[in-house]
Parts: sequence; structure tokens; C-alpha cells
Amino acid sequence: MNANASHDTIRAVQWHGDRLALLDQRRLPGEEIWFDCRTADEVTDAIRVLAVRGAPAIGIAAAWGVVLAAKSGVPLEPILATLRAARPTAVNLMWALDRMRSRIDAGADADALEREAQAIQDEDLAANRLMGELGAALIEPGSHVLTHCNTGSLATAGYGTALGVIRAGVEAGRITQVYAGETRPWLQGARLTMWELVRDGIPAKLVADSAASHLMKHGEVKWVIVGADRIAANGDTANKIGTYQLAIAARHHGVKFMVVAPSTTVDMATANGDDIEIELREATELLSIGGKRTVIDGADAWNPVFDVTPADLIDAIVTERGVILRPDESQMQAVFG
Ligand SMILES: CSC[C@H]1O[C@H](OP(=O)(O)O)[C@H](O)[C@@H]1O
Repeated sequence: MNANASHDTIRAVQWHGDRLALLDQRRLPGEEIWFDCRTADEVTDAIRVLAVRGAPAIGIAAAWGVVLAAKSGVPLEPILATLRAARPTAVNLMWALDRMRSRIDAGADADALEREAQAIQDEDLAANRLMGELGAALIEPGSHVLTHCNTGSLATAGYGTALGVIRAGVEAGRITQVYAGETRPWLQGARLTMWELVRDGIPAKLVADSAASHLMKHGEVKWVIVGADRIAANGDTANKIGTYQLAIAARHHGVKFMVVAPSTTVDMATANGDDIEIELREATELLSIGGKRTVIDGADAWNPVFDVTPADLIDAIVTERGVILRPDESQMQAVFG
């Protein structure tokens, strides 16, 4: 691994006092294009089109959207509502907006809201580093692991959740090979996770989503390590589409399954995974690749972009508050109740 790992330099969401600079994740890995959001509505649009994506990152971006609105003096109630509706599954978005609202209700001015948004961002980075250590400690030296989607610096304030565990595990010699699933249809794994891992000099191989079970069958991986968008009160976990089938295959093949997410991803107000809204995105995202249509005209598609892994298929949930092994409602209540 490159001693000057670049993960410390990837900050996909950057506040500049009167604008929010975003690294456009639709353009990676071919182009590193930045653009500025100067209004809350521009932040909402950026979240909607996945220019910024990843559960923690969209919560952080939304918090800065509130600051942009407060500085411009527009009424904040409609701004909070519009930001909240940008995407439905990742609870970090609602958590961040609720935290900003509580400061607004307490009379915070624009400067105080700016400090709050900065705190949200800084706390996320600190949580990722702690989770990296906690999760890596579970992994026996010399392990190969499989990850899904992108849960790295691009999806957070930096370092990453599942990818943070992988970074810490590689640094500690506990992980010697990473397999990254391509993550159809938006290709977060192929386009974003491989970009982060190659930049860090971490040994990584891309695998087709459909190759994951075959990989596990041949004993190539010890852990599947993924992020989360919403963890319900019983430990059921919503994450990128394809996660559920990875968990089924992992259990079948005796591979351990780790979910890594900050406490801002835990939603104790949602009883179980059946109650988590799964975002359905446009069929066109499935009917084309890189803007080129790959399916006959007239064809339609069903494009859910998250699924729910039941708690009984999860071996460990790693948060900055600690590790929950074989999560269930009572353990979740003990830590997050
Ligand atoms: C630490 S990112 C968590 C989560 O967010 C991603 O979804 P998306 O790329 O659609 O924003 C993916 O589900 C990650 O696991």
C-alpha cells in the first residue's frame, strides 16, 4: 500500500464559506470534475442525480444546503422539506436535517448553522477512522475480502465506512486482497471503489456482480464487508441493491458478513427492514451504460437501488459506538435505545 495513501486527500464535499464544491461522481473515474452549489436547491438537485451520493455524504451535503439557505435569508422550512425529499432510503439525510432543524428551532443564526454543519462533517470523519480500527480487528491476518458499491471517501466525509475498515485492515496486514463488485446498474464499485483503491495502491480486483457466489464458493474471501443506508431497530439493514444476495451466498459458503456504518445510519424509529422505503430509480439507468442504450427500444425495466438484508444474515454491525456481533433487537436497543 502506498505510504502516502491518497484517501486522506479525497474530500468529495468541500465547503468554501459561500459555496459547496462537489466532486461530480457521475463523471468518475474518467474525469475529475468539480462544480459549485450556491443554493440549497442546487444541493438538492446534486443529491437527486447522484452527483454526490453515499448515505453519510448526502447528509453532510444537505446540512451545507441548509447553511447556504440560511446565509441567503430565504425561509428555511421549505428548504428542509425539499432537501429531505431528495432521496428516501438513506436515513443520514433525515438525521442531518433533523439536527440542523433542532439548531434552527433553538434560534441558531447562519454562523451557528455553519458550525453545526462543519461538526456533522468532522464527526463523520472521526467515526470512520474509529470504525476502521474496530472492524479491522475482527479480520484475521492475510484475509481476502469482498466489498460492494462504494463506501469510501467519496461516500462520506473521508476514509469511508466499509472501505475504511478495508483501508485499516490493509494497513494492519489483516487484508491482503480486496475484491470489489461492479455494482450494477450505477457501477459504484467499478467506477468509484476501484478508483479509490487503485489510488491508494491497495491490491484490488474487480468482479462482476454475478461472479460473487462463485468467488465465495472457491474459498477466496473470508469476509463480505459492506456499508448501509438505513439500519432498522432489529438490525435489518438496507444497502445497495445486490447486498441481500451477497449475504445469502456468504451464509451458504461460511463467509462472514460485516456491515459498517456510523450511528447516523441507525434508525431506531423503524422497527424492521420491511418498513424501510426502497428507492426506485428511472428505468433508463438500467437500460443503458454510460449513456449508451444497451436494450431494445420499447423495453422497460424495474430499478430498485437498495435491498434489505435481514439481521440474521449479518455476523457483525460495526459502528463508532462499538461492534454488535450477530445483531438482534435487544442488542440494538442496548447500544442505540
Ligand atoms: C457509506 S455509503 C453507504 C451506502 O450508500 C450507497 O448508496 P448510493 O451510492 O445509491 O448513494 C451504497 O448503498 C452504500 O453502501
